[in-house]
Formats: sequence, C-alpha cells, structure tokens
Amino acid sequence: MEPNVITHPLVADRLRIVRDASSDTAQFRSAMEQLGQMLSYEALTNLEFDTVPVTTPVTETTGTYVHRNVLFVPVLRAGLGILDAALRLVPEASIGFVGMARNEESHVPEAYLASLPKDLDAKQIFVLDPMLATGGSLIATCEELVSRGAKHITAVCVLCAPEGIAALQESGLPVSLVTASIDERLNSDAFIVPGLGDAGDRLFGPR
Ligand SMILES: O=P(O)(O)OC[C@H]1O[C@H](OP(=O)(O)OP(=O)(O)O)[C@H](O)[C@@H]1O
Ligand SMILES: O=c1cc[nH]c(=O)[nH]1
Ligand SMILES: [Mg+2]
Repeated sequence: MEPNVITHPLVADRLRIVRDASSDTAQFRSAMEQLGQMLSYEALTNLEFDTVPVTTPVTETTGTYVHRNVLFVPVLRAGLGILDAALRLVPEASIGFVGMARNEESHVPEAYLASLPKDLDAKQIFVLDPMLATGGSLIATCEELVSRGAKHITAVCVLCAPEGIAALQESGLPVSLVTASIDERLNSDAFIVPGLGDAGDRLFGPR
C-alpha cells in the first residue's frame, strides 16, 4: 500500500491554516472541512457504478449511476470534523461510528464505541480520521471493520506520520490511504511533527 498524497495548491493552503497555531476554532474547523472535502473527493475516485439509460429533453443516451452502498466511518472525535464534507459528496451514504481515545501515557487507543452495521461485506467503506500518528487507532478501527466482513477500506487522513504508515503497511490490512501530507516523525508524546497539535481538541475543545 503506497499512500496517495494529494499535492493540490488548495490542499496545501488549507493545510497551512490547520497547522498554524494562531488559527482560531472557526478557521481551523473550516479549513479542516475543506481538506476533508478535497481528500474525500480523491478517495472516492474508484466508486462502483453502472452505466444506465438516460432520456434527455433531446434524445436517448447513457449515464453513470453510482452504487448507493457507501459507508462513511468517522473515528470520534476528530473524524467528525470531516464527516459533513464527505457527506456533501455522497449524501446517500450510510454512517457508522467508531470511538477511540488514545491513552495519553501509553499512546494505545481505547475503543469506547462501535456503532456499525453487522455485515459490511457489500459496503464501500471510507474511514475518516484527520490524524494517523502511531497508526494504533486506524489499525484497531480497520480490524473491527474486517471482523464484520469489510473487504477493502479507504482511509482519509489529513496528516500522517511515517511511523503510522509503516505500521499500517505491516498490519497487512486491506487499506488504501489518501492524505494531504506525510510529516517528518512522531515526538516523544506520539504527536505528529510538525503536525497540527491535537485535532480533536482544536475542533471541539479539550476533553
Ligand atoms: O495513530 P494514533 O497514534 O492512534 O493517533 C491518532 C488518533 O489520535 C487522535 O484521536 P484522539 O485519541 O486524540 O481522540 P479525539 O479525536 O477524541 O481527540 C486522532 O484523531 C486519531 O484517532
Ligand atoms: O499529532 C497528533 C497525534 C495524534 N492525535 C492528534 O490529534 N494529533
Ligand atoms: Mg485528540
């Protein structure tokens, strides 16, 4: 799995805003949402579709009908910051929720919610989480999805650490990754450097 890094100048500009410690909550949320929309658009590029007949006011032709089996899975909390943007692109999608909170000392994610359809066999699944740091949260989320029958998962992560990408690759999980940046490294608190700080706190306040 090689990550798909989106280098569009608008992505880079919104990335600057979310990185900037002086961006206020409204600016951060807005830029994060725009990043969510641009990255989700790329992540949705292989959506399944049929070719169907269409009658225009002038003649008969054919058109594209995108399958309605899309499932978005935001990883709470921070994943909620990009959910609305993804839903604007696919309003027909279903939504499943996973709640994960990293333990601040061990950096291991603790799962507190899995509200998902039982059978994911036929779903096109997109996990939404702005941050891939150690990879623990995304890997635990994808393991849960695979245990329910997921065949392939696309992850939308705004920022990634190389350590998290390596862990995801080593996991052997059937995951593709779309991101705006692969940053330098993790620091001793397992935060991404240069990063943007704590995405959940910047979106919703400290917990
Ligand atoms: O790759 P990892 O090392 O697992 O770190 C990434 C996770 O950390 C953040 O969530 P956090 O645990 O801070 O929860 P929050 O979104 O509620 O703030 C982020 O949104 C990811 O889910
Ligand atoms: O840098 C990081 C790492 C994990 N979670 C965040 O929100 N930020
Ligand atoms: Mg957080």
